[in-house]
Amino acid sequence: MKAAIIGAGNMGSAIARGMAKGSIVPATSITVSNPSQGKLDRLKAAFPALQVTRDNRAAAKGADMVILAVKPWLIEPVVKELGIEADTLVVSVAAGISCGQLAGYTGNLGQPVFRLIPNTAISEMQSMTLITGNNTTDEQRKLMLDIFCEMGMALWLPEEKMAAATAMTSCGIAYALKYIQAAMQAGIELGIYPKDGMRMVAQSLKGAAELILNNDTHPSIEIDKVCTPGGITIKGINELEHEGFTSTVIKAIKASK
Ligand SMILES: NC(=O)C1=CN([C@@H]2O[C@H](COP(=O)(O)OP(=O)(O)OC[C@H]3O[C@@H](n4cnc5c(N)ncnc54)[C@H](OP(=O)(O)O)[C@@H]3O)[C@@H](O)[C@H]2O)C=CC1
Ligand SMILES: O=C(O)[C@@H]1CCC=N1
Repeated sequence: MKAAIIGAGNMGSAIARGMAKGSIVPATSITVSNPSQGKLDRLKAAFPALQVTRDNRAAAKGADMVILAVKPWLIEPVVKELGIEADTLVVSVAAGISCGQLAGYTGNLGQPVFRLIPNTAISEMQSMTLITGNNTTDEQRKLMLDIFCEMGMALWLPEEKMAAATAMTSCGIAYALKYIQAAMQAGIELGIYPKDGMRMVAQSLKGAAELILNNDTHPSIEIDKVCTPGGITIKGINELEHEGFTSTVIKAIKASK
């Protein structure tokens, strides 16, 4: 299995690093292409077995799988430039580009295409990756899930659910970070040094996620366990509700869809 990754930005380089660490595609079989050399040099320094080039066509030549990690408006010209073969798996991480559009850009509506949405925690092998596709076989779908399960959690979704799920996961990681930033600001006012506060809040968020992921539970049950009647947590929870926290999160996710 040979893979080409076109674009070595946030997503492309994180996927390259994750795949190189993984067990399914050997690093020597991955070629990464990017216009500016600096990002390629950094990748090569971290993973010397990766192949790098500034020539997209050279990267894609002979690849079984081409992963497109450029901005959405560059997907069409980049795909057209590549001259992709009919049996190559075309994988796009571009938000908002449909499987139909992707196949259309290759000039072959029967092209096997995957549309994939990771989040930035893919660099830590902790992504929530959403996957959908068209014209793909069971074997190809399993391959894609196996590759991305090594970089966190991966879930197959019907295409019509992709936009909503993207808002919750890929945009959602930024909302979670926004909470960390806000809590740090409160901590600073209360005399906690920013770096200490950042670790405290990040670990608390990680703990909340572990509680949910490792147990058959629900946020309401876990919140109940924290809120002592007449205690201090419920005062903060009620303040969040008075200020419209739940409503604001709902609006934010709907705005990002
Ligand atoms: N950031 C995120 O959290 C997520 C992003 N996505 C999707 O991932 C895609 C990439 O986003 P992101 O990684 O954040 O963006 P970046 O800007 O970080 O990366 C894009 C990369 O593409 C390179 N590039 C530009 N033109 C070309 C070209 N013609 N051929 C090859 N490479 C090219 C850029 O090169 P250089 O700048 O070096 O010249 C850059 O390294 C987008 O489509 C986005 O929707 C999906 C999920 C999450
Ligand atoms: O903001 C964006 O458009 C990209 C896609 C999902 C996350 N970041």
